[in-house]
Amino acid sequence: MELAIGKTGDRDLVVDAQELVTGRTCIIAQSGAGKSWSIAVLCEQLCKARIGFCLIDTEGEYFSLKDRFELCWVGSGDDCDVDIERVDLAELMRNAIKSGTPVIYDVSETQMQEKVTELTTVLYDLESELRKPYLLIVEEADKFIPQSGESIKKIEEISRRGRKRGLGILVATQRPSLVVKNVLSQCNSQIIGKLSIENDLKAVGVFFGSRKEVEELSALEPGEFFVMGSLAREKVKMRFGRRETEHRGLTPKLAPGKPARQSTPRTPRAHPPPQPPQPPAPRPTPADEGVDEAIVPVLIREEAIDIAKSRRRRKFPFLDPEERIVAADAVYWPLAQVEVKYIGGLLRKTTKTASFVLDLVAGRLVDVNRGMKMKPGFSELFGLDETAVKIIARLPPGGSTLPEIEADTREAPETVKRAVKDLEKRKLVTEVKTAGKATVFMPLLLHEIPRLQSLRQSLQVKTEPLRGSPRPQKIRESDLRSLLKAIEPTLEIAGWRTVYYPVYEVVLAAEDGERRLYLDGISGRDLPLSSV
Ligand SMILES: Nc1ncnc2c1ncn2[C@@H]1O[C@H](COP(=O)(O)OP(=O)(O)OP(=O)(O)O)[C@@H](O)[C@H]1O
Repeated sequence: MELAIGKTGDRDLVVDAQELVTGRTCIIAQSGAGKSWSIAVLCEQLCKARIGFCLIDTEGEYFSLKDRFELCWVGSGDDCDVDIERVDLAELMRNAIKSGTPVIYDVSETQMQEKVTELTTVLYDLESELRKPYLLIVEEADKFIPQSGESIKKIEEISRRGRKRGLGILVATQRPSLVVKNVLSQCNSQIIGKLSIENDLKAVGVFFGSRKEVEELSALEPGEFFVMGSLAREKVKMRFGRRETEHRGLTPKLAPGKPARQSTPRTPRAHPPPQPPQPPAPRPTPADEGVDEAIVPVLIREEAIDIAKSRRRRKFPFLDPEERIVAADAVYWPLAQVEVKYIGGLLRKTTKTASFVLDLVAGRLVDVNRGMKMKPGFSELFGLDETAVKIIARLPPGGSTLPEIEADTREAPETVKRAVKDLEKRKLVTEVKTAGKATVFMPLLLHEIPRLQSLRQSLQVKTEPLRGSPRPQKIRESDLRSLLKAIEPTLEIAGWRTVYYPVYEVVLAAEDGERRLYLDGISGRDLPLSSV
């Protein structure tokens, strides 16, 4: 039996169902590269072929399969078919294996390790007796079989001995370098998508013929994978097909202001009554629950230290000793997703909106997309009084005289004089004499002040409750409001949400002193931050 899972070029790509269900497969790709999508496509195909599987769902994102297919959802809450805390797991799994019923084992709201240990033990024991083809799918395998830390030994055993019992395994991870080596090396089929972190590229190197092939991985698009091993006759680049059920693993988009509390985040029904299409219901975010939100890091501390090692310097090449790493700590950088409203338009005045992400330490604009990038934005203007901001925001490149500034800002001469002095002190304007002996004040801003209509940035990231220590926030909503009101008097802040970004602060020491390196906790790149 064959399962159509996607396309390679314009040909359908089919895989052998027997090989998938009783074999050992890994799906590896970084966050956002399409793992959950591809697992869902595989599950849909298995459901259609009436082949049994049990999917360990760590995020509660697969229940939408129930909208189309007959399966059993074991989890927490009223919407589930079976309560994970009360289920007789051996009995349920025996029936599921015998009847080939798919099971979603949703551990997102439970003690995951304990529940997964119990499931894998039950499955292995049952299959030692029943020997009927059944597939175990382990999402986020790095959580359950980590390279360092407590690994669930039954999963390792299934990867070694499951096949003979009819019990196949499919493990998915975004961090292959963090998964126990022997499970990945047991996999006779690999489905590998976009990867960018060096350690992860190294970890999958064994599946490829050359470094050049491995490097192709970083150029893949979401949904594109290489399929290799027993599932495909030869290595093929493919794209997973359309999903038949809704994808609930979408990154929740930040809405203006505090999002409405969701009383029941999940509303699956086997036969939904006719109703207009609804946007997928996001799980409540930490912000809904009144907890500080942090973006989930990709790098672990040891990897940050490895990167920092490669950045060590010597004063004189070959003569001096290299710098030493004396500390490496995760610090969380405060950011805010800001939504603003203002009245704008050249001919007809209408309400306009803008959105951006602000660094709450230095006031820079931030672009978060598989790493954090910073632009100066409004940073030079924080700390100025309202008149000074008004002046600098309106000052033309050729400069203005004091009476011109007074007319532009409609401020009293004394107030303008004081503000201009402050701007001179901060080296944001300079005084020049023109031929007519008039004094002209010229702007010295290093960067243009961003125009509101050009700001369309939002955070699309996975968050978790903040666990580490955050950098103190220096910029408050009120600071930003008065700054922006000086630029655009009709402006109101319509939404503000604080989210913490993971950064590693590494202290490097040499004989002549210390320096700090800030490494992006997602991309591993250097960040232009300081120890303020
Ligand atoms: N085959 C595909 N066809 C169309 N869109 C896709 C495909 N695969 C992925 N996508 C798009 O990419 C987004 C991210 O995919 P997905 O949620 O599966 O990533 P992921 O690797 O599971 O990420 P994470 O590990 O962070 O959960 C999806 O919301 C979808 O928009």
